[in-house]
Amino acid sequence: MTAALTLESVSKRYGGFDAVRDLSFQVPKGSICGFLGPNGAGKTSTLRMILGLQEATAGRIDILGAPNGRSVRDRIGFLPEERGLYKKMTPVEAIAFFGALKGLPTHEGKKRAKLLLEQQGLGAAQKKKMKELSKGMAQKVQLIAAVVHKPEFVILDEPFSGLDPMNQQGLEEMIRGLAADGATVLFSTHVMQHAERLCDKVVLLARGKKAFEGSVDEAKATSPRFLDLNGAITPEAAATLPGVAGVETLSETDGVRRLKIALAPGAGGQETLKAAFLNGLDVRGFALKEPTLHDAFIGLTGDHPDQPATPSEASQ
Ligand SMILES: Nc1ncnc2c1ncn2[C@@H]1O[C@H](COP(=O)(O)OP(=O)(O)OP(=O)(O)O)[C@@H](O)[C@H]1O
Repeated sequence: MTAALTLESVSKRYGGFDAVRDLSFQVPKGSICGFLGPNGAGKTSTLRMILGLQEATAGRIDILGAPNGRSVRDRIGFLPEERGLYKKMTPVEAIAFFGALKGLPTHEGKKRAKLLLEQQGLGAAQKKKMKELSKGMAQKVQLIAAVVHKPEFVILDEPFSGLDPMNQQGLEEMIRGLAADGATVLFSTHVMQHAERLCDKVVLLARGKKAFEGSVDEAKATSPRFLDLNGAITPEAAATLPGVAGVETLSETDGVRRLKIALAPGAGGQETLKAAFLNGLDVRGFALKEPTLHDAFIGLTGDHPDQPATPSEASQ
């Protein structure tokens, strides 16, 4: 594996507050890597250190062979969390302007902008001003502006935030397209579903510390499978079955319960079900559920990805 990005024991301290602590991970060349964590976990701080927009307090970074993104800025595309393109420009002008900042001749920038806008279904928006575009359209234009110079490495900070499901899907396709063209993509998000669909690799961050690095499947494998069981069964009876790690009652009506049964690591659920039937338990329905990346995140970090950690918790 050739790494396009390596972090070794990187930390960021703001005054007395440790926002990023001893963080190490690698992003393989040509992969799509998700950098996941709730708001306040330290994602933006890390991305800004990688880009060279702020200094690391400690540690080593290697991006495309450089100690930060500054000296290789023309080979990197960046979509910041705070967005906004010049409101009076047309999308073509805005995209070409950003391309020119990365060394792309303006006439070539405009040519590529028109092509990319057409490809993204924004052909009709070409003549409008940026301020006249919907948020979803403007965000797509901003992503195009970040990649018009065909960067080798693309860094996107919360690219899905504020987009409706339709535009989120379009953005996922754009990200897949960038990787298919050979770029390495690192994007931050607190929404696990995007990462689950897109990523070759994920890095989970909680309160400034890495909680996991690996593939989506490897992350999910750290979490138990669930058995969704329906019937006139008490949680106590369910807890005595083999392979059961925990039981939660989801609902109860007239003694008929829906139980969420967490299986022990390595348990497949078949043993549990077999024993339930052999013991004569009143099973009326069941479903085996694989853990999601969201389940894995909670299991690995104790944090909820949709809820920000408070700074006091984060500094512990
Ligand atoms: N310049 C700064 N000075 C002091 N504290 C900061 C500064 N920048 C960030 N922080 C704090 O560092 C922590 C991590 O922030 P960061 O923005 O890196 O997290 P994040 O995971 O990107 O979250 P978000 O998506 O909300 O930006 C937060 O508690 C934040 O308040």
